[in-house]
Amino acid sequence: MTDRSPYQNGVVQPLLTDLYQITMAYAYWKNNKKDDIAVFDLFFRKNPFHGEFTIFAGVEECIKFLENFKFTDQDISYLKTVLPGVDERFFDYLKAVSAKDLKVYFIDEGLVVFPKVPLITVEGPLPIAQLLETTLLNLVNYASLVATNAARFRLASGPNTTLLEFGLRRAQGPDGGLSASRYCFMGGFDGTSNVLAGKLFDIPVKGTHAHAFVTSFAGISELNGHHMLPFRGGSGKTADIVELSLKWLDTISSHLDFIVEETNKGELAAFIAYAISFPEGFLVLVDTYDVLRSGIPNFCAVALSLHEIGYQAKGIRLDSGDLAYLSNKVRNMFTLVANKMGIPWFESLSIVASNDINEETITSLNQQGHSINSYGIGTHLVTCQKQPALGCVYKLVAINGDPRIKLSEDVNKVTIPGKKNIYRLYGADGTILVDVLMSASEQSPEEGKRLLIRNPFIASKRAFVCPTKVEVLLKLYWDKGQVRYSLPSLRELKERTCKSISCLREDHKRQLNPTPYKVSVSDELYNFMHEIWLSNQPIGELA
Ligand SMILES: Nc1ncnc2c1ncn2[C@@H]1O[C@H](COP(=O)(O)OP(=O)(O)OP(=O)(O)O)[C@@H](O)[C@H]1O
Ligand SMILES: O=P(O)(O)OC[C@H]1O[C@H](OP(=O)(O)OP(=O)(O)O)[C@H](O)[C@@H]1O
Ligand SMILES: O=C(O)c1cccnc1
Ligand SMILES: [Mg+2]
Repeated sequence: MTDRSPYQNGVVQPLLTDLYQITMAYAYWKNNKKDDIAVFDLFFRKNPFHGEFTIFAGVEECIKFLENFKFTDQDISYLKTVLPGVDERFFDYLKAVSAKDLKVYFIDEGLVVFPKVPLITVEGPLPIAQLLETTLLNLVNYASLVATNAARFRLASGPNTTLLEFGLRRAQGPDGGLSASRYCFMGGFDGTSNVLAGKLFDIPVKGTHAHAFVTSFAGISELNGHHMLPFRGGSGKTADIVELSLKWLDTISSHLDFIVEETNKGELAAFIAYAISFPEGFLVLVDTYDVLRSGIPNFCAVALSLHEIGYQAKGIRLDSGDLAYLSNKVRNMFTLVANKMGIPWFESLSIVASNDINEETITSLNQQGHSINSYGIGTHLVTCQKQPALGCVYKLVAINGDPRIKLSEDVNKVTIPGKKNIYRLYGADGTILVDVLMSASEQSPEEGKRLLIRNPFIASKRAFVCPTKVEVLLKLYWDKGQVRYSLPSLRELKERTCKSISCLREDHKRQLNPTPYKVSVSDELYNFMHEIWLSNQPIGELA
C-alpha cells in the first residue's frame, strides 16, 4: 500500500445509507436468506456531459468504507428506535456484520470507463452485499462525475494551460467542496484555492485576491511604510515603491495610450500594498474599474517598480468582460512594455481568466484566439452544472450461482446477468478498441488471437477483434477482509487518469457528437443472456 492518504471522511459509515437497505437486510434475515450468496454489479448506463467517456473515481474511499464497515452500539440503539417490532436477534446479527466475508472487485481508480461495464462487483452474503449499495453509489457517483468534468476542462484547454479549481464557495456543502478539489486535481487540474484540500490531499494551493482588496483602498495616502528592500536584500538600500510607481505610471502613459489622471489611485495603492506584501508573487486583479485604462497601467507601473529593485512580477487576473478581447489587448500592452523597456520576460507575464467559465467558453475562446495562460474555475466545475449527477446503479446479477436479470421496456436498462470478467482490448496503435464482458467461467481473450464480440442487445452487430494487448479490468481488490492491491497516491492517480485518457481515440473525446466507444459481450455471454431474457419475459397474447 503506497502513500495511502490517512484522510477518511467521518460521515462515511454504515448508517450513511437509505433506510430500505436495512429493512431489506432484515427481511432477508427473517426469511432465511442471510447465507445466500449474491453478486451485485455497480455500473452506469450513460456517460455524463453528452460525452462518451467517464473517469472512474472513489475507489480508495470505497475500500476505506469496507475496512470500517461495522455498526456501533449507538448505531444499533438508534436503529432499534427506527425499526420497532423487529426481532431483537436481527440486531445481534447486525452488530456482528462486517465486510470480511465479501469479495469486492474494482476497476482501477483513474481509468476511463464506459456504460454497462461493472465498475465494482460485490459478491457475498446477500444482506451484507445489499447494505453496501447506497454508500458505494454515493462514493462513486460524484467523485467520477467531477473527475470527468475536470478531465473535459483539461481536454478543452489543452495540456499547456494552468487550470485552478476555485469552487469551494459554490460547492454542494463542505464535503462537496473537498471532494471536488480532490477529484478535480485527479482529473487534470493543477491546483486548488481550497486550503483544507491542500493540507489533506497534498494538492498545490494557489490564489490571487478579490475585488474587496482593491476597493478597500481609496488612495495612495493610506499607504504607510512603503519603503522596500530590493530582491534578496540587494544593496541594502531601500526604495520608495510609491515614488517609483508614480514615476513609471507617467513614463508608460504615452506608450500604453492612457491618461494618468484617469487611472484609479485607490487601485494603484492596493497594487502597491500587494507588492509590498508579496514582492515575489505579484499577481493582481485588474478589472475592478477599467482593465485597459486603469488596471493594466497600474499593474505595469508597480511591476516595473518591482523590476527596478530586482523582483519579477507574475501577472494579472481578469474576472469580467470579453476575455478573448481583453487578454489579447493586455498581451499586446505587455509586449509593448517588454520592447520599449527592454524587459523580455514582461511579454510572457501570466494572464489568468475567471468568471463563470465552462467547457464551452474555453472552446469558444480557443476558436476566437486569446492570450490566457490560466483559468480559475469554480461554479461550473464543482457543481457540474451541465449534468449534476452520474447515474450509477447497483443491480443483483446472480444469487447462489443462478443468474438474475432485471427486465425493462427500455433495452438499455436490461441488466447483463451473471458474474462476469471484464477485459479491455487494445488495437495496433495503442488505443483502446473495445471492452468485453464475458461469463466468469470463460477463458480470457488472448493477444493476437481473434475473438468474436457482440453488441449485447442487437443480434446483427458483431465483429471479430484481434487484440494487441488484453487488460483485465475488474480486479479482486478486497478479499477475506484484506486489500490485495496497492492504492496509489492522488498524484499517481492523476498520472494514471492522464495516461488512460491518452489511450482513448480522439473521436471518442471530441466535444460535439463524439463516437460511442464499443462495449461488447462474448458470444457465450450473448447467448446466455438472451436465453435468460426470453425465459423471464412472458409471451404476450394478442386478442
Ligand atoms: N470572448 C468570450 N467568448 C465567450 N464567452 C466569454 C467571452 N468572454 C467572457 N465570456 C463569458 O461570458 C460571460 C460574461 O459574464 P457577464 O455577462 O456576467 O459579464 P461580466 O463581464 O461578468 O460583467 P460585469 O462587468 O457586470 O461583471 C461569462 O460567463 C464569461 O465567462
Ligand atoms: O465564476 P466561477 O467559475 O464560479 O469562479 C470563481 C469566482 O469566484 C470569485 O468571485 P465571485 O464569483 O465570488 O464574485 P464576483 O462574481 O463578483 O467576482 C472569482 O472572482 C470568480 O469569478
Ligand atoms: O484566488 C482567487 O483568485 C480566487 C479564489 C476563489 C475564488 N475566486 C478567486
Ligand atoms: Mg462571479
